[in-house]
Amino acid sequence: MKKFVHVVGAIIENDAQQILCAQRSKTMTLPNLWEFPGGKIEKGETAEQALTREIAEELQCQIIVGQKVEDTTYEYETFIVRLETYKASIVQGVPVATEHAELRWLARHELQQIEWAAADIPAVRKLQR
Ligand SMILES: Nc1nc2c([nH]c(=O)n2[C@H]2C[C@H](O)[C@@H](COP(=O)(O)OP(=O)(O)OP(=O)(O)O)O2)c(=O)[nH]1
Repeated sequence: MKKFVHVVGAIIENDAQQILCAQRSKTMTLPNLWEFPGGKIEKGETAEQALTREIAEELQCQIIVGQKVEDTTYEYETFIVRLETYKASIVQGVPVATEHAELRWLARHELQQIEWAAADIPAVRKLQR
């Protein structure tokens, strides 16, 4: 049976209405694909707690979590992911790529310029409507 992971991703928008996109490194699963920063929900955590923790670890900044945007389950070749995405705003710090290959701020109409992880496509489409 395929491994199942429950993941939260942050859709962080800045004052210029750009969204923070994060490129997975070449050594991670789904290498070089772009995603919303975040990660797996650990036992006993709410989605909001997991997202706040992951962003502090990965980007070294503090966020407040807002509205849910999308909830998608996608079956990759080797695992199944349930990705919940939430709007979020940075309340302290400037994002630093401690794990990602690159961070990029893109306007909504520019989001299709990069190659997203498949599970992210419904959320990306919603942002472009
Ligand atoms: N953080 C994040 N992960 C995503 C997104 N879309 C998507 O398919 N994923 C996948 C990639 C990972 O396999 C998993 C998230 O786990 P993680 O953030 O702990 O990633 P990881 O590389 O440290 O873990 P792993 O896959 O090596 O076990 O969900 C997304 O938008 N954000």
